[in-house]
Amino acid sequence: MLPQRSPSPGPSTSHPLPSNHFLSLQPSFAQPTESILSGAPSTSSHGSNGQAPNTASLASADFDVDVRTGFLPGSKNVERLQGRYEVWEEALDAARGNQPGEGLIVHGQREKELLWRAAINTMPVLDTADLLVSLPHLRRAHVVLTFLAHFYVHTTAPSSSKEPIPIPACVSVPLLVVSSLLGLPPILTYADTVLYNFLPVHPSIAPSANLNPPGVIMTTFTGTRSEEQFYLISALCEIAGAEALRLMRQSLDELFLADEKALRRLTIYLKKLANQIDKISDVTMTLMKEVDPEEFYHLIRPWFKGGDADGPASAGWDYLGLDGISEEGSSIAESSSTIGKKGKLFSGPSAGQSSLIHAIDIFLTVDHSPTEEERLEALNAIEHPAESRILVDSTPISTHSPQPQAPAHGHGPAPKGEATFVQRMLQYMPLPHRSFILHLSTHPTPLRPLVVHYANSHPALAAAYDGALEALRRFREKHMRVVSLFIVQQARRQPSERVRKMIGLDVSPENAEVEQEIDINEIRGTGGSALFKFLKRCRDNTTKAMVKPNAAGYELE
Ligand code: HEM
Repeated sequence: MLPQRSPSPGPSTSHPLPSNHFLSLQPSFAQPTESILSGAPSTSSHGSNGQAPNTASLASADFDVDVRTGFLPGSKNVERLQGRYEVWEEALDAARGNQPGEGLIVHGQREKELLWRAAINTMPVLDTADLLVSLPHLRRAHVVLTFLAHFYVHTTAPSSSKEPIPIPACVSVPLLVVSSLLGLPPILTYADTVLYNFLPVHPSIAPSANLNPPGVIMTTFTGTRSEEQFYLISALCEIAGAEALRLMRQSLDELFLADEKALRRLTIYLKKLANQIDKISDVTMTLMKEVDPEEFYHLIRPWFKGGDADGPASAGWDYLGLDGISEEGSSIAESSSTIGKKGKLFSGPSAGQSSLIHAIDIFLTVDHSPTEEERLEALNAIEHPAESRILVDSTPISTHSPQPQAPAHGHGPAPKGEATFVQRMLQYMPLPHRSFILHLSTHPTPLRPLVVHYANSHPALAAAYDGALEALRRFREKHMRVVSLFIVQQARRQPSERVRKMIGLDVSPENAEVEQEIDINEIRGTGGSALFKFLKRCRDNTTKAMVKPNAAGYELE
């Protein structure tokens, strides 16, 4: 709905804030989580009609969003667990080895992997009570245990059986408990590889964008510079995002007032936001020179695979000891498609789980709700799971399927059990960030309707808004180039001799030089998406939100 306020020239501070203004109210994170169970945010619905108590500032401690670091923790991450948990850290050290090439390898069945697995199988199931000493300790425990779970799963002997892959109780039980406390699924997430996995350049001082950015990555699978840089560059994108979040918060303040001065300031903030999004794009593009694409695709990425890696027919992962733990801990391991089944279908980590771009999308009112075609495809997938190529129903944590949403841009409500990529990725974000995104998506004064309303009388505002969307589209186009280099081009080639050695394949294949024919529509992301269709659609949705959409963007080859 359009805000029915006309611009007034008076000073913006002359009106006291109404009692339901979000700057006047307490944050809502501690309130009942109905909004989470109601499922996904629609970036266009903003269904509150101004009635919902719209609560905190966008940089709220309650949402674990820091003014200096955005979605990165504002306090130092724990480097290593001590005391009785040292045994987990030692198991991780042993899995990684002292230098690149010395650690375990995916599908490895050498003595090294067998001994390591045997040692894990004798580890005790530790009580997690002492981790409650601080949030950073719990986070470190999630990092360590999820890395251990992935090391264990991906060194399991290949088998033709369709049985779920077991995770031993010594890893799975504490992991389930810690996951439920953090509101994360019991699998490696972007939070583990990036948010909780960095130290700033000066570790004794709090991180910040300009003075003390992320400088060191603590945990990797391979010990390679490529893997460290992959996580570090994502952390640098996040810290650049802190300024974007600040601008969004200031803009929302102006949106509420919407007088002449406010519209002028909003125009300035949107221009600055465009610059900041461009900065995030620039940081993203440093991946092209800092990360070796071959190492990324053949050596690093296979460790990320989750329980759903083979699509809806995947056997999944079996979290041993699940029956013996509290209801709260066990519900975290359920997805709507796996209740009562042994094999749990969680997706591996993806930068698509970062809250930053989702927040910008919602703020700019980019609508990613499913099209009619996708809705039908999803329904078909539910009826014929074996034939389905697109994963539609692996929403973890909440055992409730997303509720149908208000129609968005003319699309009808989503069928039961269907979840878009964005909705699914929400479930892989730490709970406070998920709450933040949901909070933002129900903001009573969304940006786009106001910009459209004033488009003729205030063309500079509309141009600034479109400029911010253009910057976001540029980000997506550059990101598609990254995906093209790091995934498509690598999928077409055999790994070089050097990388073959690193992944434990000594013999040169006969057809090493021959490029393979790959249907790019068949390639999936680690988040389970049908890659290119999905990325193009995200890009096109960005263009569609513009008041004056212009030319189509970059096309993938
Ligand atoms: C080597 C580097 C990267 C690769 C190979 C890569 C790959 C992918 C893939 C395959 C997807 C599809 C979703 C899925 O996982 O199934 C995706 C989505 C996404 N990635 Fe990346 N990514 C990379 C770096 C980044 C970075 C640095 C960011 C910055 C924040 C980022 C942000 C996103 C976002 C926001 C999505 C959701 C789609 C969208 O909103 O357009 N990615 N990425």
